[in-house]
Amino acid sequence: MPSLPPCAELHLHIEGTLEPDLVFTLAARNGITLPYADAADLAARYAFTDLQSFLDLYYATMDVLRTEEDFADMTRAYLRRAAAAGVRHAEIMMDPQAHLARGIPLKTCVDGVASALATSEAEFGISTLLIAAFLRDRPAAEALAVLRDLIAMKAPIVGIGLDSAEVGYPPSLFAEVYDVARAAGLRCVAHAGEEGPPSYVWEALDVLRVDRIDHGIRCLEDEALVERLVGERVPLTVCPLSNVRLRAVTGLADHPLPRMLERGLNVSVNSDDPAYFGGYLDDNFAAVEEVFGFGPADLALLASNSVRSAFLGQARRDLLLGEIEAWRTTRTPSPM
Ligand SMILES: Nc1ncnc2[nH]cnc12
Ligand SMILES: [Zn+2]
Repeated sequence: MPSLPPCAELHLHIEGTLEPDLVFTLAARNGITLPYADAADLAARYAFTDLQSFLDLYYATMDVLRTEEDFADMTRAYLRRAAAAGVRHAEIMMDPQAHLARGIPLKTCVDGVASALATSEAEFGISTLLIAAFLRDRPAAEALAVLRDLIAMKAPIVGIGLDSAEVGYPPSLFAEVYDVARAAGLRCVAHAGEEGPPSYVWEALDVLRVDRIDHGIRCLEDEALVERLVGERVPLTVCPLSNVRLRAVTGLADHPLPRMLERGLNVSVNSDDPAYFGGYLDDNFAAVEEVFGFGPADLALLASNSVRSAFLGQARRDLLLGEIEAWRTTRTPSPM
């Protein structure tokens, strides 16, 4: 039996699920010559020194995504792997501007991902929602124009996010984008406190008025911020293996996850860009289970935090919470 409880994955960039083998398959299909000898040669480049060193490769590699079918195949490959990991609900981010900048129409990337998501529950048992993330190192005016296009085309998105290079691009730059999204009935999340300071988490809360913070690990540097996050039960979608690979922490043993749980923060575990960071959701759970000695009650708490923090309807939420409780019960020795 997998050690992962039934779970929701809330912090996942679909372009970050592009495995080296699929990169080569798509390149061949689209007549693209890659600057790597083979998939192993590409995988050998996945040694990052910080967020930017990862982003450089991430944006370069996604150039193999050209057609709707490419986006659908990438998404289906993630869903198949996530189902094997035990994921029961996924809220998936995509980066439309990264594709528009390469001349790929908005409709191609949105329809491609959405077509795979449409059959996910029947095919893989995973309910899904789609989040359009904006690149904070590009102009806010561009994000606003793309948001208006997404709304006009009735793109099947539940919300918006904010990602890419963090330091130097505070959330407040995107205040108008978030106001427009909220007025259109969209949910709001933003990366903050991954490499950026606690002040970016404050801005995401106060200016963008987000429903969730992606990462947020640097919140522990600011006691007043911790109290605010705990008091409002703000979800923090933490990505342990990502933080290790991008050197946001020196090693998993130094990761703040146990301290965040001890402080009563509403944290979940997620994989971020699993093709690049050495693991899907089950790998992240296995790593924190081993390094922190987490037992079934800890793992079930992380899983139930994920489900309660999802933008899910009540019925599916209750079903998944019931599955988590059943999982916990079978793993917890009953008193004699
Ligand atoms: N971990 C991450 N942080 C910021 N932007 C990203 N885009 C994809 N993965 C990201
Ligand atoms: Zn992320």
